[in-house]
Amino acid sequence: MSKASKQKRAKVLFQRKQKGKDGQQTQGGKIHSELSIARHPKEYGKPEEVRKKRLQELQEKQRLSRERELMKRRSLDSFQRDILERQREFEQRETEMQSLEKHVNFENENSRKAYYREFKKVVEASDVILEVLDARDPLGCRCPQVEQAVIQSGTDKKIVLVLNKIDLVSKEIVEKWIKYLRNEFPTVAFKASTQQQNKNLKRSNVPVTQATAELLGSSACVGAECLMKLLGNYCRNLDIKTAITVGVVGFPNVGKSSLINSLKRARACNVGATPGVTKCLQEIHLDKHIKLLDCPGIVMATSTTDAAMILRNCVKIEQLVDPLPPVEAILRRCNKTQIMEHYGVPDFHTALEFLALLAQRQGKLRKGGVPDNDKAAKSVLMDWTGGRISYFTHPPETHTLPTHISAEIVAEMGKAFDWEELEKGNQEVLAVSSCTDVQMGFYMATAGMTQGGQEEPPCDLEMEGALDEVESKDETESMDDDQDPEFGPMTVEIKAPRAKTGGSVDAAAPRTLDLKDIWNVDPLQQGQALVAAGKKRKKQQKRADKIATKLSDSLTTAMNFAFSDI
Ligand SMILES: Nc1nc2c(ncn2[C@@H]2O[C@H](COP(=O)(O)OP(=O)(O)OP(=O)(O)O)[C@@H](O)[C@H]2O)c(=O)[nH]1
Repeated sequence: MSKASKQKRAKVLFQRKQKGKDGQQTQGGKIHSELSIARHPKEYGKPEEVRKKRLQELQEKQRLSRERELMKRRSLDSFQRDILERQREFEQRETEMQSLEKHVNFENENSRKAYYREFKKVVEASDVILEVLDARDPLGCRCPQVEQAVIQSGTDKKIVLVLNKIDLVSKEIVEKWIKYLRNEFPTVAFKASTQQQNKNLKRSNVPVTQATAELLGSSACVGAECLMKLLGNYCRNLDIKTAITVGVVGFPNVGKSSLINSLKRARACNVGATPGVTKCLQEIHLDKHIKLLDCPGIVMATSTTDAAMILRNCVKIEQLVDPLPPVEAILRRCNKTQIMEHYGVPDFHTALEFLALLAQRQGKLRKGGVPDNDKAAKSVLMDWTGGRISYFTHPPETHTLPTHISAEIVAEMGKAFDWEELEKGNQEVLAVSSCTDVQMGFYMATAGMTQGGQEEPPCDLEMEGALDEVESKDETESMDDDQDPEFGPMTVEIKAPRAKTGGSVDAAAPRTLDLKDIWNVDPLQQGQALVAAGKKRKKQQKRADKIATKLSDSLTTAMNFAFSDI
């Protein structure tokens, strides 16, 4: 080996040695540093944070540059792809919504079955069944299946029809309906209390002949005396010593719970303007002789059209999939001029056109300013179910017994009741309801006269439907009257706007008198009126005080501000 190569080899060996030392040092250093990290994490936390931050910055930069690149490459094609993507997303959401609606229907079906089970329990447990009917459409909310179930369970059980909400129709119509319905079962005219408080619900004890219009148009219950007498007579006639059970059944929202509360004079059951408030059987002890059973509203009429069911307030408006058909049904029955005036819309030819105009007027618009017809339709339906569009049906001219009732059953059912007393009671109640109508002045068109005495054309279904003109003008757009044939002749009126009731939407709230008007009130009612007027004055005073405080506060702030500027 030459000297040069020896030197070279020694150099390489030396370098290797050095490297090995370095490696050991590094290794040792690493171990040491890892240990240090484990021992003092805070000491080494900072550089990690810096690294993390840098990494984030880098990622952000990359994202931005990617986006920039994408924007550069963006063309018509990508736009189109974008649109298609969004459309696909929209369709997916639509199908999800549809399945949700199906789910809602399924739930409805389930709750309907559950309600039916509750109803069966009520029928089994009751001696007397009060079938509550809405006076505006008694046949529409009558349930033959209910009556059949009661009849089949033995003639020991009696049915009494309660014509509730008589304050919402004229005396003549109530009279006609009572005359019609008593051919089948004893019928009681009733107006449930619509007060909101929990206790001391008003029940008019003042003889009807002495009651003022203010009292009669109030939220107090009328007809409870007559109903109580009827039940009392039933106990007496059958010589019942123990308590009787009275089941209260009927369509949703006809006022079953309100009736029970009125009899109990307390808010024993929940009441609401939407269907399905009562969900299960509820027992209320009226006194030691009478036990009442509240039952969820039952709808068994599967043959009725959706529109008819919606207009009878059996379906929750918020859950409606297609609110157009019931609105068409309303428009067919309404006076077009009244509708135009009430909603402040110009002339229209179809229900869709009306809804588009209404949506525009109410500012119910979708993206791009497209009128939201669905929302507008639902607002009209809320007016209907909330009683702002009032309606009533007319009883058939002649009476024929329904197939499920025979003359023997009618005779048997009526035996236990005192018909004369019932007749007298109904007459008293009707005297009240006639005054209510005069005070409300709503059914001018039915009577054919305005309040001012001017002749007005009758507002009947066949004569003045808002869409009648449409039908004659445009056959393709015409709406078939047979769509909801279950509604008999019906009169529809738009109510004049009035002060908020604060209670039920249906209720006719009395105007609170001013203190100076107390002298004009019947002496019997002066005490009550005085209390109400006092309350009203206090409220006004409070409001005035509030406004004054607000004004002085804002003035002080303004002045402070002005002075600080000087
Ligand atoms: N104007 C008026 N409104 C009434 C009368 N009776 C009940 N109402 C109103 O009608 C609506 C429904 O009353 P509810 O007592 O909840 O009816 P329901 O039959 O128990 O309803 P469900 O629990 O859904 O079956 C409420 O807004 C009541 O204030 C009445 O005689 N006149």
